[in-house]
Amino acid sequence: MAQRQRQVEAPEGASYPDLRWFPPGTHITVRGLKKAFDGNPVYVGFDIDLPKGKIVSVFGPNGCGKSTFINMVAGLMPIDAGQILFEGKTIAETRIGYVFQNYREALFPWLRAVDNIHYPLRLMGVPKAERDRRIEELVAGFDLKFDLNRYPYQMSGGQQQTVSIMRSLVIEPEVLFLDEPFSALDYEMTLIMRDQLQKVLVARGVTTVLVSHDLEEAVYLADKVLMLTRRPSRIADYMDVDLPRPRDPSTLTDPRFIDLKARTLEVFQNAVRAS
Ligand SMILES: Nc1ncnc2c1ncn2[C@@H]1O[C@H](COP(=O)(O)OP(=O)(O)OP(=O)(O)O)[C@@H](O)[C@H]1O
Repeated sequence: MAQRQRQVEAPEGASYPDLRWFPPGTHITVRGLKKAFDGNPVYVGFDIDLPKGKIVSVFGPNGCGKSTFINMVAGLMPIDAGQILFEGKTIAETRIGYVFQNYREALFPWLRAVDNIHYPLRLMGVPKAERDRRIEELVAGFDLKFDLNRYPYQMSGGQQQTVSIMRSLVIEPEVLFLDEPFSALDYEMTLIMRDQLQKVLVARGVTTVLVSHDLEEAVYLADKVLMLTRRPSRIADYMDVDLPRPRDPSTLTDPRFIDLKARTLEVFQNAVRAS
């Protein structure tokens, strides 16, 4: 059943907005978010709760502000007004990972894949034995069919993006942001990567915010799909995807999946027409 964002009520005695209190099961609380570029508003007081340990896909018309949204939540872009907290903590107190769309520029070309993955742990001062343990664990979670001793230029796009994802996960992020991570890959590779990503994220229970241009992908991966309107962006719908996991290629022909996709498409078309 499609579920609209509910109004959050602060407990008795709490001043609103009091984001030190957050609804049970919520990880990220966004209140009164405002952002404009050169006087053109993208967000004009946006509120949303993102659930803990779940995957939320962000979907909407071109230029509606999907990347702006995750960049602001990830702390990569300043906000004009509002508040974003992670179980009451600030972004600075939260361990996050970010996977960029453009994998070609994301990895250090002079480092082998394995050293790219070691890199953030080195920065954090994690001892070598612990770094090796974490990478081993990560490798076990991914079904790797390539050698991590290669340099990025020796790897396919899908392999490079897998390494980027591994590098973002090796720090054991509380929240992972992905901005159209598969859009530069061919369809076959996208299908493989989706399943890899789903497997690892579900096993690790990482709160994930994923921007996708692809409706099928948005629904396939998500526990919830956040549908945005045209600018200034509002919530067109915030839909639960209650399909069992793990999802696999047979999910794509499951009538419930097809129905959810159709409903999402309808919301999208209404959002586009309404503006
Ligand atoms: N740094 C910036 N300076 C000026 N305008 C910007 C900037 N970043 C984004 N915008 C504008 O804000 C709007 C939202 O951009 P954003 O990239 O967040 O949208 P999107 O939904 O991710 O787009 P797309 O579907 O094309 O990926 C667009 O009109 C864009 O041109």
